[in-house]
Amino acid sequence: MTELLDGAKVAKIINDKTAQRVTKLDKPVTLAVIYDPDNEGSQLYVGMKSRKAAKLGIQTRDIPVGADETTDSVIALVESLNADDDVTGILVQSPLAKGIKERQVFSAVAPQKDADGLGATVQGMLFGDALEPYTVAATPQGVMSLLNYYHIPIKGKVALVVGRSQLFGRPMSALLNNADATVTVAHRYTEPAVLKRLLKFADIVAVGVGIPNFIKGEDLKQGATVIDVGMNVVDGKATGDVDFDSAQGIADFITPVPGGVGPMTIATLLENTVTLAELNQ
Ligand SMILES: NC(=O)C1=CN([C@@H]2O[C@H](COP(=O)(O)OP(=O)(O)OC[C@H]3O[C@@H](n4cnc5c(N)ncnc54)[C@H](OP(=O)(O)O)[C@@H]3O)[C@@H](O)[C@H]2O)C=CC1
Ligand SMILES: Nc1nc(=O)c2c([nH]1)NC[C@@H]1CN(c3ccc(C(=O)N[C@@H](CCC(=O)O)C(=O)O)cc3)C=[N+]21
Repeated sequence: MTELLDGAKVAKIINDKTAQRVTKLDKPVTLAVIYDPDNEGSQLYVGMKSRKAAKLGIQTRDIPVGADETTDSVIALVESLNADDDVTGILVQSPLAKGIKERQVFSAVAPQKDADGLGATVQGMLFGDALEPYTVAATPQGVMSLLNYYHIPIKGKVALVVGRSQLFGRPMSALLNNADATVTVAHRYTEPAVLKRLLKFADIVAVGVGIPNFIKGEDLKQGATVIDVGMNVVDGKATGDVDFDSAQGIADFITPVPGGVGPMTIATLLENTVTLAELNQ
C-alpha cells in the first residue's frame, strides 16, 4: 500500500500556528517579494504566496523587477529593503529576468531578513549545521517538516536527492545530511544507468529536476519514501517529476502533485517570515 504524504493538510497546521504567532507580535509583519512580472510562473506563485500571507495576517509588498534592470540595480533595491525597518523578510522569486545574476541577488539579502533562506550566509550555516538560528530554504525545509510529521525515519537511511539547485537540491542534501542520512546527489551529468542503480538503493528519494514523469516506479526500491518537488504543466495539469501511477504499490509513501510539496513551500516561507519577526523584534 502506498500512503500519501498530505502536504495540503500539514501546511494548514503550520499556517494556523503562523497566524497565531502573528497576533502575538506588536509590529506588522511584512514580506517584500521581488519577482519578474513577465514570467507566468512567477505571477502565479507570487499571487498564491501573497494571498496566503494575507490570510495569515502577513502583509506583502510585491515588487516587479523586469528585464530593464541590472544585477547592480536589483542589489541596490535589496539593500534598501535590508535597511527598511518596515520590512520583516525578503523573498527573491526565481527566475529573475535573463541577465540578472540571481545568486548574487539572493546573497545581497541580509541574513536576518532572508525569509527564503537562499543567501550564501544562511546556506553556509546550513552546510555547517550551525548552532545559531538561521532560515532554511522553504522547499527543502517544508519537505523535512512533512517527513517529520509522518515520522519517516531519516537517521541511518540512504537518501538520494535528484537535482542540485540553490532552491532545492543543495539545501535538501544538507538537511538530510544534518539529519544523519547517507546522502547522494544526482544531477544532469549523472549517467542514466548510474541513476537507476542509485534509485534502487535509496530509502528516501527527493526529486526536483523539472522534467515531467522523469522517475518511474519500476526504478524505485520497494518501500521507498518518494518526495516529488517537480511542478510541471502537462495538458494544462500540474504534473510532478515522478510518474505517480507507476509508483503505486512500490513506494510506501509519496507526495502527490498538486497537494504535496507546493503547499509546504508556501507554509514554510511564511513560517520563516514570522520567525524572523520574532527574532528581530
Ligand atoms: N513545489 C515547489 O514548491 C517547488 C517546485 N519547484 C519545481 O522543481 C523543479 C526543479 O526546480 P529548480 O530546482 O528550481 O530547477 P533548476 O532548473 O534550477 O534545477 C534543476 C536541477 O535538475 C538537474 N537535472 C536536469 N536534468 C537532469 C537529468 N536528466 N538528470 C538528473 N538531474 C537533472 C539539474 O542539474 P545541473 O545542476 O547539472 O544542471 C539541476 O540541478 C521544477 O519543476 C520547479 O518548478 C521548484 C521549487 C519549489
Ligand atoms: N525564491 C524562490 N522560492 C521558491 O520557493 C520558488 C521560487 N523562487 N520560484 C519558483 C518555485 C516554484 N514554487 C512553488 C510554490 C508553491 C507551489 C504550489 O503551491 N503548488 C500547488 C499547485 C499549484 C497549481 O495547481 O498550479 C500544489 O503543489 O498543490 C508550486 C511551486 C516556489 N518556488
